[in-house]
Formats: sequence, structure tokens, C-alpha cells
Amino acid sequence: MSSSLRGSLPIVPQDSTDPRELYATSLARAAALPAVIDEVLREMEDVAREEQIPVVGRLEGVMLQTLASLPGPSTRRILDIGTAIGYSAIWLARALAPGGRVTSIEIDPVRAARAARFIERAGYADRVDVLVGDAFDIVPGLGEFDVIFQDVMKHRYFGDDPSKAAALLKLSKSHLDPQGVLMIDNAFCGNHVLDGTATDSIEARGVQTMNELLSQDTDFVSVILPVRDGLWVAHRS
Ligand SMILES: C[S@@+](CC[C@H](N)C(=O)[O-])C[C@H]1O[C@@H](n2cnc3c(N)ncnc32)[C@H](O)[C@@H]1O
Repeated sequence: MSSSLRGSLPIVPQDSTDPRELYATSLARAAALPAVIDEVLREMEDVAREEQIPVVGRLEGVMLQTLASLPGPSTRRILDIGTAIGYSAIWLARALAPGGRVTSIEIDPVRAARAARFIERAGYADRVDVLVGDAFDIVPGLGEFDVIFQDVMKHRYFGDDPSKAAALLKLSKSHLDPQGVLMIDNAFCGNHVLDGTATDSIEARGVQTMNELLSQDTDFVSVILPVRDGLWVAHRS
């Protein structure tokens, strides 16, 4: 491996500095939410900022809920890969049709335990399961999902193996319902893929490869929403 390759990139902040995103975020913050949920989410946002835990933040959280809600009554099985402290799991749980469940996977047991506590305080313990372990081991034993959100492409999670980003895409695809929606965070990899070379980090090379695969996959209609660090939204075509 070249000595110029780095495996770890800086954490992408929750909040963008783009004035358009700030405006959209301010509306999202002002939108009505049950008080207890808003309080828990705000506390999680603060904890994540203080402890440098990479969570999607308010704007992308609302976006996940909105996009996952679009299929309406068919949003019953949601997979959240990369729980951290449960922030995205809570937003996704808000999209569930009655009787639906979110399965959220986290490799770090301490984070998973914190997630379970936050999820309980938000009132969603009855519809979110937090599984502890490596998604590459756990997902093959799960069924199909109507919505899958992948959020593990940051900070050394893929070690020194850039092919893992493409492998996770393939794994998610094999567990997506034929009408399902796949969302993947960090398509820009902290802007490291924007110059088209992505040679400065292992992770950026992996994400760049995954981006090319998904954009050329004729089984999906897909697009990167250029919000925050880039959110892939892909629907089986
Ligand atoms: C970016 S954070 C997830 C943030 C979360 N989606 C949110 O917005 O609230 C990624 C998480 O994935 C976990 N992770 C990394 N590799 C993993 C793997 N192979 N399987 C399961 N979890 C993994 C990390 O420990 C980390 O907590």
C-alpha cells in the first residue's frame, strides 16, 4: 500500500455550512415533533457533537424518515446498518407503517447499549431491534427489507480493504425487497471522491468504486442527493 494512502478520514459534521441546507435544517428543526422525541434527539445530537460520534444530523434524519415513508403501508421492514447511538434508527422508526420494525446493527457493544437506552427513552423500543455484531456476519442471516440504510462507510470501518464498500452494496441488494428502497450515506466521502481520483484514502477508493457500481446498476433508478456528505437513494427499477 502506498504511504500516501490513509485509512481514516475526518468525521463529517452533522450540520452543513451551506446556507441552503441551514435554511432547510431550520425548517426541519421547527417542524412539530412529539416533545419527548425532540428532547431525546436534541440530546443525542449534542452527545454526538461532544464525543465526535458520526450521526446523520437533523436534516438528513428528516430526509431518511421522509424517503422511507414514501412507500406508505409497505414500509414495514427497515434495516439500519451502523446504529452508533441510535439516531438514524429513531428517524427510520418514525417512517414505519403500523406493525413494522427496524432492525439496526452495530458492531460496538457500548454504542449498541447506549442506542438501546436512547431508543427506549424515545418510546420506540417496541419497534426497533438493535443487534450487536458485524453487519457482514449478521445480514446474511436476515430476510428481506423494504428499506435499507447503509451508514458504515467512515473512519476506518472498512480497514485496509476498499472492496468492502462494494461487498456491502452487493449484500444489501440481495436483502432488498423487489420494490425496496436503498439509501447509502457518505457518497462524497468527505469530498474525497469529488476529483474523480480518490487516491488519498483507502476508504475514498472504496466509496468511489461503490458509487460507480451503483450508478451503473440497471436494476436500480438511483441518484446521489447532494446534501451534507451525499445520500444515495436507489429504487429497484
Ligand atoms: C456513521 S456511524 C452510524 C451513525 C448512525 N447511522 C446515525 O446516523 O445515527 C457508523 C457506525 O457503524 C458501526 N460499524 C462499523 N462497521 C460496522 C460493521 N461492519 N457492522 C456493524 N456496524 C459497524 C460503527 O461502530 C459506527 O457506530
